[in-house]
Formats: sequence, C-alpha cells, structure tokens
Amino acid sequence: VCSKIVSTDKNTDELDAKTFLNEYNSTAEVVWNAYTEASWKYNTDINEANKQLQKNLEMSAHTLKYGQKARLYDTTDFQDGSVKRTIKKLSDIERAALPSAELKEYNTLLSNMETKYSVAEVCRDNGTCHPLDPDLQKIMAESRDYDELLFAWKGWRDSAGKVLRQDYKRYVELANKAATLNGHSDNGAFWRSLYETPTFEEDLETLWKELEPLYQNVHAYVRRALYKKYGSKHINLKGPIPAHLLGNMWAQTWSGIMDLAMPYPHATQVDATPAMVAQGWNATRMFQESDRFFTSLGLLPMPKEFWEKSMLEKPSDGRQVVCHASAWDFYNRKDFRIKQCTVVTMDDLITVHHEMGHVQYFLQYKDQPVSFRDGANPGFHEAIGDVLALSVSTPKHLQSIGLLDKVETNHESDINFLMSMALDKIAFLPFGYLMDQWRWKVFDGRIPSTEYNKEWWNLRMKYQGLCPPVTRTEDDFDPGAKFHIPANVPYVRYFVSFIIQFQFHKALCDAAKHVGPLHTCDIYKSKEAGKLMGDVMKLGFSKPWPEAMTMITGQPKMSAQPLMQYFQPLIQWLEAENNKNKDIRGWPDYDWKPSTSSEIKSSKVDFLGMSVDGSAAMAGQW
Ligand SMILES: CC(=O)N[C@@H](CC(=O)O)C(=O)NC[C@H](CC1(C(=O)N[C@@H](Cc2ccc(O)cc2)C(=O)O)CCCC1)C(=O)O
Ligand SMILES: [Zn+2]
Repeated sequence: VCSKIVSTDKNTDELDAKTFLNEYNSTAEVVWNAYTEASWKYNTDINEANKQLQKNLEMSAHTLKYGQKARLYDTTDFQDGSVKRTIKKLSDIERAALPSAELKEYNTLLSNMETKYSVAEVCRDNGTCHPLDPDLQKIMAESRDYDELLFAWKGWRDSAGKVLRQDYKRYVELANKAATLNGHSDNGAFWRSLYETPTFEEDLETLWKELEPLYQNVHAYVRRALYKKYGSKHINLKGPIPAHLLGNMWAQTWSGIMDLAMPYPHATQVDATPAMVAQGWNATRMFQESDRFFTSLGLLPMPKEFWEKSMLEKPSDGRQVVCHASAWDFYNRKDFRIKQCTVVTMDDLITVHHEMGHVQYFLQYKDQPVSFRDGANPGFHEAIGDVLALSVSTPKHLQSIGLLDKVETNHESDINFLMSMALDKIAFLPFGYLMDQWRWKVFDGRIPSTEYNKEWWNLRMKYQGLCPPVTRTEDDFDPGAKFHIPANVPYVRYFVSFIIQFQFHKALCDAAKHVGPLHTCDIYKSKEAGKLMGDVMKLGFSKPWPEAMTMITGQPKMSAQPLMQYFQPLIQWLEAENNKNKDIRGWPDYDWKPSTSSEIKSSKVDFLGMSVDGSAAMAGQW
C-alpha cells in the first residue's frame, strides 16, 4: 500500500484547526476593536498624540502570530470549506510580513501621506486659505470662471499632490516587499487576488470595451456644451477636454455641470438641493431619510450607538479631521459609525446612502467570523448603498419625500433625468478603471517613478479624453491629489460597483415586480427586494462572489447589459444629438492644448493693436 506522502511539518488535524480559529476569532475582535477605536480617534481629531496612539495599537503582532500558525496547516483533506477558506485568508499576513523596522517605516509613511492630504489647503494672494472640503469642492462644482477653476485645480495639486511624491515612491517599494513576502508578484497582484477571479483583468477590459462607445457619446455631448460656454480658445471639438471644467476636482463625476449640459432646460428639474435647503434639511435628517429607506425594505435599522457616536458634520470646534467620508465597523458586533463632513446637497444625500450601504453590510454579516466580515468582493461592498440611491434619485421618489414639487413623465424630463444620472455613472467609468491601471503598472514596475505623472496623463487622455489645463512635469505628482492614492485604498472596486449595481438594481426591480423602463424603478418598501439583498449581505466573504452574484441575478458573471438597458433611451438620444451636431466621438487632436488666459490676453492686445486675430477675421467679425 503506498502510504500518502504527508509533509511531516504540516498539521492536518481539522479539529485542531477549528479550535485555533475560534481562538483567533475572539482575540481578533478585541485587537481589531482597539485599533479601530484608535484609528477613529485620530481621523476625528488629527494631532500628534492621537497619531502616536494609533501607531502603538498596531494589529500586525496579532496578524503575524496567527498568520504563521495558520500556515502550518495542510487543509487539502479538510471537510469544512469555511475552515479551508479562513486558513487560506489568514495565511496572507500583508504588511505584518515586513521586518519590524520596515513595518514601522511603512506605517509612518501611510500616516504621513494621509495627514498631508487631509490638512492641505490652497491660499489666495490675499491670505485666505481654502481646504478641499467644502471650499475647493464647491468652487469646482459651482464656478464657471475658467481661471478661478484653474486656481483651485492647480493649487490643490501643488498643495496635496506634489508633496507626496517621495513618500509614495518609498511606499511602493515597501508595499511590494510585503506582497512578495506573502507570495504575490507585486502589490497590484495582491490587490487583484481579493477578487479570486483568474480572468479578472480580461473581464474588466471586456466590460470597458462594451461601455466605451457610450462614454464617448457622453464625452462628445459634454464637450459641445462646454464649447458653448468657454469658446474655441478653451475647447477643441476634436480634442480632449481640459480637466478642470467638468464640475469636479478629478473630473470623476460631472453632475456639477448639469446646468451646462441639461438637454431640455424647460422640462422638470431633477436637482433636489434647492428643496432640501428651503425645507431646512440638515445632516441628521439626511441620514434618517436613508435609514427609513433601508428599513422600508425590511433591512436593519441603525443601532443607537451609530446615532450617538458617528460624526455626521465637520466639527466647528477647530479640530482637524479627515473629511473624506467613510463607514466604520468596530468589530464588536455593536459599534458601527459613519464619519462624513456632510453638506446639504443632493450629491451628499447620495453619498449618505453610499455610506449607509456599508454599515448595512456590517450589520448583516456581524455574526460571521471576523475573517468573513467583508464584502463578497470589494465591489459588492461599494454597490449596496448605490443600488438604493438609484431608487432614491428617481423624480418619482424625490417627489414622494417632498423634494421635487412637479414631476412630468414625458420624453424631455426622462432625458433630463437620464442625463443627470449619466453625468455621474457613465462619466465615472473610465476614471474608475484607470486609477488602478496606473497603480498596477506602478507596482509591477511598468511605470518607473520618473514617469509617474507622464503615464498618469497618458491614461487620463486614453480613457477619459482629458488634458491638463496647464503643462505638467515630473515635479508634479497629480495622482497624489486623489485621496485613495495617499490613503492606500484600492479603486477598481468602484469600477466593479458601477457595473454590478445596475445588475443588482435590475434584479431587485424584478423582485419588486416593477413594470416599465428600468430607470423609473423605485424599490421603496419592497420586502422581496430587501430579502434578496439581505440574504446576500449576510454571507459576507464566506462564499466566492460568483455564488453571491448568482443568488441575486441568477447568473455568476459581471455584465454591462443592465447598465446599457437602464440608459437605453439616452443612448439613442445622444447618438441622434451628436450626429445632428456633426460631433465626432473621441479626441483625435490628442496633442491640442488649451490657451492659457495670459496667451489670450496678449492675443487680444495684438487684436486691439489692429494686428487682426485670425479667428475673428475668419468669422468675418472684423
Ligand atoms: C473604514 C473605511 O475606510 N471604510 C470604507 C468602506 C469599507 O470598505 O467598508 C470607506 O468608508 N471608504 C471611504 C469611501 C468614501 C467615498 C469614496 O471615496 N468614493 C470614491 C468613488 C465613488 C464616487 C462616487 C460614488 O457615488 C461612489 C463612489 C471617490 O469619491 O472617489 C466618498 C464618497 C462616496 C464614497 C467609500 O465609502 O467607499
Ligand atoms: Zn464605499
């Protein structure tokens, strides 16, 4: 009888493994809770003492201890799939694999980068200084002055991006070292491994190729609208769009310029902000509204700790905080919070639902072992809140909560509504895709630090059809001006979310027995829809995500089809509109650059000096 060759140093005792995992679970809850409390304290009161406290309450000692023991098990013949799955997950100890000096350096780098980003501000000649939240975000969304937008756009990259380049370079080296010590080729490979999908990169590229024509139609239409506003000096109808004109600091969502891009200005408005302000809504009211929507589906209400301990507004007591919104699980099955510098706008009402979606997921899986208290994949965690927001955003729902007075159901108001949704959901897709394309290439060495900025703008051009409004060099570090880069938060999760949220929306609308076009569906009060979502969230990370996808949609793959179905009326309208305007799709004049205001002024002086400006002459104006 040939005896099975047992690797003698491995432990194949499944019962022993179960005992080990129980001990891990109960100790993890204590250690992670302490770390999360310290992290919360620092994020809601940035100072040296709290920074030190967070550093001391590191989790890595615990991760290292249990990770090394987990690696001693050979789970090949284990019966319990959950035990196998947990041992596998514990065996990747991430940064805890670094030698202690480098681990300390890595944590210091992360803390310094997040602090630099969070305290950065842009100052005017008169000494007034502006933080990103709310000042610069407000300028980027509301100003229509080319130079004021440029002041905020360039100023933010000088204050927040530039200063991070050296820290980032060293962070990349250490992140890669930790990844390789855990058996990955580089940190990007580690990040992609969280999706457990061998064909992940091809699947994403296929989805992008399906959606690119729709994006190019939106891009062409918006370029035309900006041409009308800013003229031929600043917009080339065959070229990329200057990146500071899209209503957002990173041009990642474009709903800020809806007023310039509204197809039928005389049809119904879709923005609830004026009503929210007029009716005296505040942050708490916004969160209560969202809580009501979740419970209307039969999902769980926020616990009292949430209302007692969350930070729903920017503090006015002088404390420095990390304003970037976030949802927190304190791993004690009781304490869940949101930190958001909420402003009373429709945009922030959407963000409230997004963050509440994270907390609902925390609540639904709180009785799973800590290793499974995660989304089925990171994109699932990002999609939950947005799915509900698709219902909340409908004019019908906004009217039902008193935020829109008259609502017409005619073609014009339909197209207006779909355009406002497209300016967020379609505009976002190339940005959601390029963020980690850049980082994956940085981690695997295809982008050396000497080309960080050049390659960033190559990707911004290739996918988004944007160009920088002023010349960029390797003195700049524009990727650093986007929160998730210094904060070490992966981003492709949002690209995945913006696709699967429409798959979920379609499935939940079917469960809610919705009749009519998908974009008019509001699942409010549907217990069937709520049950479908709740059951998937309860699974947490305990099953591979295709199983969760099948539970909701009846099939295991990501698909762009529901998104295309949702926007179908707009796709047809945009095709016709862009053809009518003879607008080309894409930006073949890729090396065109917008004139700077100083160049324009000097050309005006020539003009007044009677050396006629060519374009005026051609237009027969002179
Ligand atoms: C402890 C911790 O960190 N928890 C995680 C959650 C978890 O992992 O459990 C967390 O709270 N992350 C913060 C992050 C915040 C936001 C964000 O960064 N959004 C992206 C992309 C986007 C843009 C438009 C949109 O409609 C939806 C998403 C951006 O703004 O670029 C800001 C506004 C919305 C969401 C988030 O909630 O995802
Ligand atoms: Zn999120």
